[in-house]
Amino acid sequence: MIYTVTVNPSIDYIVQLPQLTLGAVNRMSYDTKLPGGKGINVSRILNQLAVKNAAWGFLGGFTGGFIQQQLAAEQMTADFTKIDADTRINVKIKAGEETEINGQGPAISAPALAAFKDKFDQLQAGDIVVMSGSLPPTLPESFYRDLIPLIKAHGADFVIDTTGQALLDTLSAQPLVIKPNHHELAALFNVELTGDADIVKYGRKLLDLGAKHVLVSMAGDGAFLITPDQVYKSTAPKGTVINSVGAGDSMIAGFVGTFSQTHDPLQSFETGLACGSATAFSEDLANQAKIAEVRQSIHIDTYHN
Ligand SMILES: Nc1ncnc2c1ncn2[C@@H]1O[C@H](COP(=O)(O)OP(=O)(O)O)[C@@H](O)[C@H]1O
Ligand SMILES: O=P(O)(O)OC[C@H]1O[C@](O)(COP(=O)(O)O)[C@@H](O)[C@@H]1O
Repeated sequence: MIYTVTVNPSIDYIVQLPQLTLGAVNRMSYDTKLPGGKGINVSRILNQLAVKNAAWGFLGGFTGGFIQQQLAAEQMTADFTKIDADTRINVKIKAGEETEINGQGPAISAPALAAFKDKFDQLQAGDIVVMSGSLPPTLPESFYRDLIPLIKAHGADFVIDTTGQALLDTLSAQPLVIKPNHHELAALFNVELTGDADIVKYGRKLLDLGAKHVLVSMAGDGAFLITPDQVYKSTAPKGTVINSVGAGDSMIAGFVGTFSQTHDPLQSFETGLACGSATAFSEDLANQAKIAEVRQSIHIDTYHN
């Protein structure tokens, strides 16, 4: 069973306008509201792949109610801990370029936190817990790291999708996979990445620090999969990009979903690539049909250096 953890979910409010003029009244040409937050996105894609999963985290207020309804409409298994404050709204502006304005997130009370942590008692050996996204301001930076013993105590694995020191702090506990994008990889080591050889060099450093598999995503330029035995590279298939919000989460979902069934990193990479690009080519996250269509044009090479 896969559990996703979204401690800071969001309504993603996607707005489109021909151009954005700061300091003026702008009129939207299109807008839509989607349930968001990285773990929720992972769960929604796992559902499309028919991989059994449950979504955990915190939801509150009218915004939390909206997300709950949307997930129920998709027949998702969700077991969120209720909080008093409103779940945040993240604004995604599409005006030629994509601009994102993400909220900080609501306060999490001590009783809500305790109720959330109790859920980890039900984990079993072989389960995978995917912890993704930013932390709301009342949670400590060590929050994810502190959950790891609760996961390991049951013989379960974990995947982490966060950035900076919070990510580095979890590596010695051997996450099943991590997926920095190339900008995040550069920031982790405070370097500039000047080509494929650099990406592979710093990706391998993350393996040395403990990650079992490292995906480095590069948006429209594709991705690397770095394992102790092999390095693979894929360019992204061509298509019309409609909304790339959630492409990274989709890639993680594809990788973890297939890995949980096959333990085969290469097949898992292929599904991850298909899910990531299929989402970029969709208005909302990708559906099963789009993922299957995009999978036909995925091509993976072994990388040698
Ligand atoms: N413009 C795009 N065209 C095709 N595929 C894309 C595009 N953007 C993202 N993808 C796919 O989704 C993956 C994850 O996207 P990326 O933007 O790198 O992640 P993140 O959202 O975490 O920064 C990419 O590695 C690629 O396979
Ligand atoms: O928790 P954070 O870092 O603010 O990110 C939340 C945002 O990330 C998303 O999950 C999308 O993430 P990706 O584009 O990286 O896949 C949105 O749904 C959400 O608004």
